[in-house]
Amino acid sequence: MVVDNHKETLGFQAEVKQLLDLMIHALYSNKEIFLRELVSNASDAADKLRFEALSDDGLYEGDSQLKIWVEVNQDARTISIRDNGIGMSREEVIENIGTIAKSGTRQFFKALTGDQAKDAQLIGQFGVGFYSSFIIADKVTLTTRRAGLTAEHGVRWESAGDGEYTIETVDKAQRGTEITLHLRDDEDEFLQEYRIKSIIKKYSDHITLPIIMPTVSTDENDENLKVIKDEVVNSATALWVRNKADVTEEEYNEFYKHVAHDFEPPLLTIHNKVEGTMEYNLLAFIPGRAPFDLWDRNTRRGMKLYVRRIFIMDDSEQLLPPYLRFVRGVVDSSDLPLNVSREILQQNKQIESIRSGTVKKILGALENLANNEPEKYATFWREFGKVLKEGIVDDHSNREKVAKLLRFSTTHDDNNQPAISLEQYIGRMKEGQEKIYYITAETFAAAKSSPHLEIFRKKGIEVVLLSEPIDEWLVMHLTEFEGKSLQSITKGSLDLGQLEDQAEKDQVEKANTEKKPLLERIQKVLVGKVKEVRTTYRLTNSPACLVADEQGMDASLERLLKAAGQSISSSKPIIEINPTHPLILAMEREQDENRFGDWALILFDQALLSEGGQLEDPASFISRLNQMLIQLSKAA
Ligand SMILES: Nc1ncnc2c1ncn2[C@@H]1O[C@H](COP(=O)(O)OP(=O)(O)OP(=O)(O)O)[C@@H](O)[C@H]1O
Repeated sequence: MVVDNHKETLGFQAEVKQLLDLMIHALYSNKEIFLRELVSNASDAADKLRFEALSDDGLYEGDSQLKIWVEVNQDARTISIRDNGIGMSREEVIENIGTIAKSGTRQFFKALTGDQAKDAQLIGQFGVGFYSSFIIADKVTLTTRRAGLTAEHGVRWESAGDGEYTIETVDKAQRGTEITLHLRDDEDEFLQEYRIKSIIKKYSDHITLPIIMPTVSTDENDENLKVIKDEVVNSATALWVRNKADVTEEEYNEFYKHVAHDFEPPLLTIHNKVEGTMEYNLLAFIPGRAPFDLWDRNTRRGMKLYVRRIFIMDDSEQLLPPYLRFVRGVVDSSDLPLNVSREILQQNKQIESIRSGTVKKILGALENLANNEPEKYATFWREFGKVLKEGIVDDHSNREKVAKLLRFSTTHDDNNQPAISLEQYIGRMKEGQEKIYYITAETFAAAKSSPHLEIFRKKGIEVVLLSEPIDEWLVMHLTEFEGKSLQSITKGSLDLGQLEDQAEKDQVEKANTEKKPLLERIQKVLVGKVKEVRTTYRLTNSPACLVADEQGMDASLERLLKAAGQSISSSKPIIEINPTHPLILAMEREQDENRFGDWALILFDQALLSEGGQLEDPASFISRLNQMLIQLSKAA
């Protein structure tokens, strides 16, 4: 008997209240999903119990037949969803039901627009879970007991969804959770058993536990006698072991929504039965949208691991590398032992082979998608492209495969939406072109307008425009593709290989000799700022640009590392000048060395600005420039 039931009234976390209000309105047109959400939670609770029971059999309390029961009570106008899964302790109820402890909560609330249709989609993506009960219920009672605790440690939680809830300790003989929804006045449709059954069939048929509803029928011998029989409403077979041809798209979609906690159907479904040295079933999905916490490498919810249809664990890190963390689904192995633990998995040869097979299947499926459904692939790339790029850095053995999947912006169409593959780039290479040229910058605009591109544009040579932070790492690891090396156009002297025009080259040689005095004058002013001053033919419109030396680091990488707090010694750039530019010609004529000094400093600062760099002393740059403008206007 419970002596002190310790009943208390607590307030919802502010976000919960806000989410509840929004959800009830936004999801009203799709209210039947409450059942899917509650059944899904019950199934997860059973999975959790199975996992914990692997190391502590006693948690089953002699009852390892895990089930879900759904009951309708016409008189009381309630629906109850009951499971004999893991249950919750008092602390867990407070933590899980009264608060939102999800990563991405802040971004979610920021993303809300007030537009009902748009917000409904966002709410769905964020996950409504348990709270969806309040769409149709004006009071919800949750009674639960955690497996392993004694009967007097049951907990009853109750709320009208109005900002507060009560919680008290009660006796509960059966472990697990029961949720009772007290229906709102106009929700009688959910008191019809056939309606509830059809909702379960529609959304939860794939749940591997039996979902049971007590059904009233007449006794075979006495037609006046009513008997209540338990009926299993769902097919309760594991979808992933079924034959591909027998599974409908709706079934896949509903299963996906369950494993991924998503509202929208997946972008791509990958279903394979792998036979050979290792036997396993793989059912993987690529979501249609990036989750809010995609960037958080720690909150992964990727693949579930099953062994012979028994759930073993969630977020199995060993099954997928981090760069595929957006993939959701199930791997069911026939060979792993049932008592496999996270520790065992860490150095298990079999799991390594499953992992490499799974990665290959996913990359292969993405390649097919890219070839056969480019529009869908564009959506994939928009949502997950940045994460996939990590694969170039992380996954040496699949680098070539991942490289094929990359999409870039290039000077071919100057489009900010990356859509060009390296294969396409190579297919368009100019005769005699040996390298894949690229430029990295902090923003797309800076990359697109860089003076370094001038000669390439003039000659019609395509250049890949890279402007995401990960790109700096990408090009460090992806040094070649299909035998063509990748070459930064902001590093070293311009080397166009066979595309070079000998006459142009000779001109530069000549200019370097002819302009020697000018170069020396500039060098004198810029001493300490640049490593070298030389002429170039890579510029057509700009007077000067900065380049890193051959062994040096691209300026944009240097800035990125500094921003990340790394202490790296700055390498001095080389300034290259365009000997035919009117500004350079005017400088050459300048007799006043002070004024010449100002010209040279402005030239340097301009070149730095045009590649997205920051001036050390912007005020001096402006004052020099203004000085110059005043003189020019006086002269005019
Ligand atoms: N039947 C249940 N048995 C045990 N724990 C449960 C049950 N239902 C909910 N919970 C706990 O409450 C938490 C919150 O549930 P809720 O449905 O709000 O979100 P979720 O399932 O974590 O995610 P989502 O919102 O994406 O469905 C769950 O993570 C789980 O820990």
